This record gives sequence, C-alpha cells and structure tokens, in this order.
Amino acid sequence: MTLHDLGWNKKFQKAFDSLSLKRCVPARLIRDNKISYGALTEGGEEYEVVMSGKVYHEAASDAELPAVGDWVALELSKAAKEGKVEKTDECENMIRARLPRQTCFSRKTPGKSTEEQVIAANVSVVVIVTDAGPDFNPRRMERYFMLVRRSGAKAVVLMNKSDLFPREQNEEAAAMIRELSDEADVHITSAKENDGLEVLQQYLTPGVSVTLVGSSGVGKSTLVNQLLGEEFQWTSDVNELTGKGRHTTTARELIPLQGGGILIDNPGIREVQMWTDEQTLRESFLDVEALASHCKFHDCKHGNDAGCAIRTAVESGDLDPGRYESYLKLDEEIEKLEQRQKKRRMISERRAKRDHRVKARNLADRIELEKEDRPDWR
Ligand SMILES: Nc1nc2c(ncn2[C@@H]2O[C@H](COP(=O)(O)OP(=O)(O)OP(=O)(O)O)[C@@H](O)[C@H]2O)c(=O)[nH]1
Ligand SMILES: [Zn+2]
Repeated sequence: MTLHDLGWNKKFQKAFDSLSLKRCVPARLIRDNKISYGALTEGGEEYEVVMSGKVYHEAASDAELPAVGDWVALELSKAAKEGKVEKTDECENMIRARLPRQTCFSRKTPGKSTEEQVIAANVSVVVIVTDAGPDFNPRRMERYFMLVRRSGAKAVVLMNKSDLFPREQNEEAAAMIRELSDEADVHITSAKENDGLEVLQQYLTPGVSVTLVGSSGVGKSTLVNQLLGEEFQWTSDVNELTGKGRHTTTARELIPLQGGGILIDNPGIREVQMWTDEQTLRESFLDVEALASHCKFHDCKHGNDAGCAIRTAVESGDLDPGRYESYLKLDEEIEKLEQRQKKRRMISERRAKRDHRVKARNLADRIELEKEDRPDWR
C-alpha cells in the first residue's frame, strides 16, 4: 500500500516538506481511540500513536486537534522503527504535527453541546444516501448540502432502493433534489440488486476519500458491502484469541478499495448531525437572501412584518413556501446554536483540556501541560 493509495498528494507532500521534521514520516490517522490514534504509514503499516504536547498546544479548539482522515508527521519510536517491540504495546510513537486539511467534514457534537467535532478530515466526496419513499425529505437534504458544502467536499446523492418504487417516483424525487443544488450529482440506485452502482466508480478514483451518510436503514451498509465485494470477507476472518478480524478495525474505518478510492466509514459519520454557521446558511439561501435585501425594514424578521419582500414572493408564487419555511427555521436554529455556544464555551474548553491532556501521555509533555494549568505548581 503506497501513500498515494491512502490519499497522499503533492499538496500534502509540500506541507510535509516545509515542516523539515527530519525524523518524521507521513501517516494517515484511521482511528481515534480517545487516548491514542491508529495511524497508517507507507506500506500499510499500522501504529498506535499519541499526539505531542506541542500539537495539543497549537490547537485553538477541539476541531483543530488531529482527527480521523488527517495526515500527520509521525515520529516513530526507536523500537517501532527497528521492529523490535509489538507496535501497539508502547505508545511512544508521536504525532509531531498535523498537516493542513484539504477538506474537513464536521458536525455538532451529539447532545446539547455546540462544539464542533471533526468526523473526517480530507474526505473529497460525501455520498448522501436516501430513497424516493419514506426517507425522502428535501429539507433534510438541504441541511446535508450545507454540511457538505462547508466541508469542501463534493456531494453525491443516491436515491437508493429504486427497486421498491415506480420509475417515475424515483426520477421525480431525483429531479427535486437536483433543483436544490447545482453542485450535487444525483443518481438512482438499488444497493440490494446491485443496480446503478457503477456510477460510483467515477468518484472512486485513486487517492480519493469517500464517505457515506444518511438515515438509518437507507442502505449504507448494503452499499458498502457491494463496493467491497470480495474484500468484505476480511472482517469475517476472525482471530479466535482476540475475537477481532485479522484486519481488525482498519477494515471498517479506512478502506483502500481495490479499484481505487478510499472508503471512510465510522459510527460518528453514520450519525451525522447538522453543524453549521451563519455564513453557510446565507450561502445556501442566496436567492432568499437577495429577496431579504428588498424588505422594507432593515431588521425584518420575514414573518408578518410589513413590506416583507420574502413573504410577498411566497404569496405571488415566486418562492416555494417550503423553502421559505426552511429558511426561517434554519435561521432560528442558528440563533439558538449561537446562544448555547456562548454558554457552553467555558465548560467545553475546560473539558477539552482535561480530555486532551490524557492524550499527551508523554511524561515531559504532561508536566508542561500541568504547569500551564496550575501556574503556582512547581
Ligand atoms: N429493497 C431494497 N432494500 C434495500 C436496499 N438497500 C438496502 N436495503 C435493505 O434495507 C435494510 C437496511 O439496510 P442497511 O444497509 O443496513 O442500512 P444502513 O443505512 O446501513 O443502516 P444503519 O446501519 O442503521 O445506518 C436492509 O434490510 C437492506 O437489505 C435496496 O436498494 N433495495
Ligand atoms: Zn422580510
């Protein structure tokens, strides 16, 4: 397995070279174990690694800490380099730097928190799986589009389970989704019958990382199984002693596919929630925003306000009422998000410090971190 098979490219190489970290090698993070990470290096070697205190210090927020999909400069322990010690026994393999992300797929942390959490870094294509039946929801799709746009990745929508619905229904649903976004590709598929999946090959080119999102039960696992084909048998190759598949979790979280492309799949991605900001909201509703500039009052709430250009457009049929409602709701949501964000910032900062101090298991780094937390401590 070469670095390129894992998604390495010229930009990453340049960033890596400019660090001049002579003792480091490039590695891609494939798993976040809370205390440590799983990392792959050239040749597909997997190591357990921790971040240095410096990496921790330089991260201004949780979102800037290394995450699954990130490329890092990794300094392997002497023992690991010589292949003497079981690679996962000792955690002396140290992340010295995180390379700048080319894309960043993030979400709101589950629960009430408003912290941003990176679900996968350096993913180029996000496949949103839905169907033309019970799961069909253009408003939810708009949210997904915002999330994907914000990440910098390309959005691809699959109207899956096409075998269950009449052709016209699938096509109508696809057309409606196409209208919501100029950038997204929309395809009709049946994962179960392996129908229409060949379109995915155009995205699964060497070095391109792809991930799947969508409601529970829309067919993501079925799709993954189809994409993996024979390779999926990996995970059933269970080691009797450890109970783990021979390729363990690697086979689940970052899978270089035979025909090219890298599939990134983890539970965090599966339960993706909307995380957004005001700017993205505005970008997604440029047409509605343009109308808003014609409202009579500067602080128009676009409800029953006199001279509201948006409401006028809805009444005259120029603006889809659903889109209008969606615009109002999203606005509200972001307002609440910002309020919660303010309240929780203090708490989350403290918690992040505690959590990530655990990550810096190197003693010297720990002492530095402790000193910083307790200035009176010697
Ligand atoms: N008829 C039909 N059924 C499908 C299709 N794709 C998946 N299914 C079925 O839908 C059910 C759910 O599929 P999964 O692949 O487990 O769905 P998922 O999106 O991975 O669900 P989570 O793991 O909960 O996120 C299974 O019974 C599949 O066999 C399809 O294209 N057509
Ligand atoms: Zn208005």
